Amino acid sequence: MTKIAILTSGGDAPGMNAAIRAIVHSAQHNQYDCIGFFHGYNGLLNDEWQTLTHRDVANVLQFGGTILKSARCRAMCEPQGPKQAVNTLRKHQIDALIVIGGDGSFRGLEAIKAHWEGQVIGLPGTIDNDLAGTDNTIGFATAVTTATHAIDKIRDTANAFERVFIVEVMGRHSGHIAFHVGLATGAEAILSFENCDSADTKQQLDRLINQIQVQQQYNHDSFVIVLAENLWPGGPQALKAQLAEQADIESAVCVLGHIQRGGSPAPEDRLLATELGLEAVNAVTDNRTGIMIGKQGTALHDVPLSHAINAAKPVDARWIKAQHDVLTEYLVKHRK
Ligand SMILES: Nc1ncnc2c1ncn2[C@@H]1O[C@H](COP(=O)(O)OP(=O)(O)OP(=O)(O)O)[C@@H](O)[C@H]1O
Ligand SMILES: O=P(O)(O)OC[C@H]1O[C@](O)(CO)[C@@H](O)[C@@H]1O
Repeated sequence: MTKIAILTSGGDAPGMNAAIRAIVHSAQHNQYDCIGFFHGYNGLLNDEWQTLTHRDVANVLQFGGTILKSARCRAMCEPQGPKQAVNTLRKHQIDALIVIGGDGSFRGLEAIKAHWEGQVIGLPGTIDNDLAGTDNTIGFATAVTTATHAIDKIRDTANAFERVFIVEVMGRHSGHIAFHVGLATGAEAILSFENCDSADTKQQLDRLINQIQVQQQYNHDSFVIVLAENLWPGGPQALKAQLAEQADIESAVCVLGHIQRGGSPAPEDRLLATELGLEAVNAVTDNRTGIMIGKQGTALHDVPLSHAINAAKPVDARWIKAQHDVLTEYLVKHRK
């Protein structure tokens, strides 16, 4: 009988449970055995697992996190790690390994593939949306929704005090969350990798100061800066200090942090995770391997793991241009 193993790895993402559920249901429908390894790749290295049936995935799709737990497993990056993982897969006579995670997790999957005859299939599960070959990753929609609601709340108090707010959002080294959230909340400024050179922030700081001063002179309202994490040297506190030192501008800092990773998955993520999970089991049946299942437009398709990891996944250039040229036009036109 065909035997499938599942694990979740890297930063957890809302919708991972919905993906696990879909895989388990489809596996049982096809009369495949299914087991889950715990704590990312640690579960393979430590042989920590359980059988998964319908009962184990009842009432899980509405919850964030992952019932299989997740982890960042350093040992997988050592030469012995993938070989040890393969030993466990062989011991359990696994035919196909499905990993739900981000680009690092897929690197781990490629390393396993180099030593193993079984099928390896990835499902894009990360809030960062930084995998190529899929419009969205599982968890991204929820993270954007959560951060949007949080900034809407910040906006109320910012308006009341006519305050400048610097709100840091996640994304590791990609600006998908920053741009989606910045545009969805009507942020006066979005500072991200796509529109800001972190090696030379002076020009950006001058433009920002000018925008804030125009806003304060003509509008007397709040000014929200959405800042991508890992962008500004010294982080949001350094930016706050520079605004104060250079232009006497007071600001408040809010780091949204892991709030963006938790919570009940948005319907979009539940549906995406379900579709991708079902298709992953179809891929097992069809003997497809070395792939991530992606969705572009309405079509599901196979993306080579190397492409998903290495190809660029840029933020839509029209959005970056609109933010720069149109949506902040008022603030730029009144340049002193
Ligand atoms: N080059 C590699 N070789 C083998 N395994 C790797 C490699 N890179 C990462 N991994 C494994 O994948 C795990 C998850 O990777 P990482 O921490 O980069 O998160 P991710 O999957 O990219 O997800 P996210 O970006 O959402 O946190 C690592 O902890 C490690 O176990
Ligand atoms: O939870 P950790 O290990 O601090 O990782 C945080 C990172 O994980 C993510 O949430 C997902 O990759 C990133 O946005 C963030 O940079």
